[in-house]
Amino acid sequence: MAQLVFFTGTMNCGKSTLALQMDYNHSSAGRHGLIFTRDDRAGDSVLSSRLGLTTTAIEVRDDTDFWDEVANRRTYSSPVHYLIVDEAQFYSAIQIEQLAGIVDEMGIDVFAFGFTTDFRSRLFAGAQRLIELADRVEVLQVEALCWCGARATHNARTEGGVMVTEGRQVVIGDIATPDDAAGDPGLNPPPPEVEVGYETLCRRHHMRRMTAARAKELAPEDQLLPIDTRVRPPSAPRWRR
Ligand SMILES: Nc1ncnc2c1ncn2[C@@H]1O[C@H](COP(=O)(O)OP(=O)(O)O)[C@@H](O)[C@H]1O
Ligand SMILES: Cc1cn([C@H]2C[C@H](O)[C@@H](COP(=O)(O)O)O2)c(=O)[nH]c1=O
Repeated sequence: MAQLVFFTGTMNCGKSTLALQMDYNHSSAGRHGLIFTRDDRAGDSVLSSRLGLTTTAIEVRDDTDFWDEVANRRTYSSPVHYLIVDEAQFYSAIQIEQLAGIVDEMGIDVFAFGFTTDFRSRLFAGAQRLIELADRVEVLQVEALCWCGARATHNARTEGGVMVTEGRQVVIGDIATPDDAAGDPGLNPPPPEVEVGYETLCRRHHMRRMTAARAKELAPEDQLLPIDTRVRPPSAPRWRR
């Protein structure tokens, strides 16, 4: 039986990488697939992973009708056994319903990849409909981390390095690197196009608007080991001798 599966996790947890791997495995087994994405950071009609792999894809737009896209190709070019659909959070609820229809009426597997909530921790329309309709929702095993070391469950947006909770729902951008977060504007000025950045946080730090840079500002000494580890404290367990 064909299935609609939603693979999800925060930004930077490997969704696009898994999308490319799934396509590779299915096409290696002789199955024919179509790859769709929307607003990938690498540009139009590309599905890219931060591991460096990319592939061409069909760009999804507001007026894309998945039923027509698949039916036309199936009729005029080649069979279609599966769809890979990346950045699925950006699709409309109607487009997700079309995907469910393709699974049920055409018997085609649909593997959807995307995150659930935006920078305000509100559900994207596409993600909401996927959660409502998918046969299976799978949370990716690779954990993106918060700066505190906890599993990251939320995506934060920063503007000029400061976390924001208002603005357009969709603004293309990337995860800030630790160097960006360290933010020495004299030595390491951010290029102007990195004005908007993203950071994955645990819920506690997302709710407190505590990004890595903010935490460092508030407690710079916490970045260093607080004790001299060469001296064993009297309370240290015996195995640390
Ligand atoms: N240089 C690297 N070495 C090893 N793994 C990397 C490297 N760069 C990125 N990654 C892995 O790629 C993941 C991001 O993959 P990607 O598919 O782009 O994420 P997503 O689509 O979920 O935003 C990171 O969580 C990390 O595991
Ligand atoms: C949280 C959030 C993210 N985005 C954008 C930022 C990136 O361009 C993409 C996600 O890319 P990834 O490869 O899947 O990590 O989404 C956004 O527009 N709005 C948001 O709230």
